[in-house]
Amino acid sequence: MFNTEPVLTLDHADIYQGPKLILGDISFSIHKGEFVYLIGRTGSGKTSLLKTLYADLYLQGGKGFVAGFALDKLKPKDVPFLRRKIGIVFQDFQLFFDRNVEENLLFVLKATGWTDKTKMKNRVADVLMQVGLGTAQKKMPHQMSGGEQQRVVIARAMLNEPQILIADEPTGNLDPAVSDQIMQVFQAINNAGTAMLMATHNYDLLKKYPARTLRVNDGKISEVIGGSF
Ligand SMILES: Nc1ncnc2c1ncn2[C@@H]1O[C@H](COP(=O)(O)OP(=O)(O)OP(=O)(O)O)[C@@H](O)[C@H]1O
Repeated sequence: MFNTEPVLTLDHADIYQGPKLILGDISFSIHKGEFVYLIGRTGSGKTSLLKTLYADLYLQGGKGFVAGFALDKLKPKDVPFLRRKIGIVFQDFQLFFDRNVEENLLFVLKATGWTDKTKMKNRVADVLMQVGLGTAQKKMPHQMSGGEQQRVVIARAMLNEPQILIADEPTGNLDPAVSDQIMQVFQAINNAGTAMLMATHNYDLLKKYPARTLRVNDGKISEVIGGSF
C-alpha cells in the first residue's frame, strides 16, 4: 500500500525513563500520509515512546529514524532541527498567554530561523486558515475556548511543514463535540499528506475515525487488528 520511505521507524528500540526499561524491543514504521493511533493503559509508556521520537528521551537501545534523523546517533545540536520536521501537540495548550495568536506563531517562526516579515505573516495566515481560525490573529489566548486554543497549538505545530504530527492526548481536556472538531482538523491535515501519530484514551474517536492502531502493553507494542480495543 505504501511504497514511500517511512517517515518514522523504530527498529528493536529500548525506551527507558532513567534506569527503568519502559518498552523493550519495539519495532514499527509509519509512512508518509499514514494516520496511526497509539493506545494503552495509563502508565503503559505512550508518552515515553512519543518523547523518544522527538528526542526528549534519549534512545538507549536499538535504532530509530524520524524525518531523516537517526535517533541513536542524534547530537544535542541536531535536536532543534529534528523538531522542525515534526509537529508536536500536547494535551495542555502551552501558549504564551501575554501574546496574541499571531505573536505566538511569529515567535516560533523567528526561533526557527525565519526572517522575511511578509513570508512569516503569510505563513501564520496559512496555518490559521488550515485549522479554521482564519480571523483569529489578534485574539489573546484567554479570549478563546479550549478547543480554539488547541487549534492554535496545532497551527503552531504545522508552521514548518512537518512530515509527521505527534499528538499526546490532544483531546484530553476537551468535551466530545470539541474533540470531534479537533479530530476533523487532524483528518484534514493528514489528508493533505502529513503523517499523524496520536496517543489517546478516547475510544469514541477511534470508533468514529478508524485508523491503524498500535497498543502498548506490558512493555511491548502490538498492532490492534479489526478494531478490537
Ligand atoms: N520522568 C520520569 N522519571 C521516571 N519514571 C517516569 C518518568 N515519567 C514517566 N515515568 C514512568 O514511566 C512509565 C510510563 O509512563 P508514561 O507517562 O510513558 O505512560 P503513559 O502510557 O503515557 O501514561 P498516561 O496515559 O497516563 O499518559 C510509568 O511507570 C511512569 O511512572
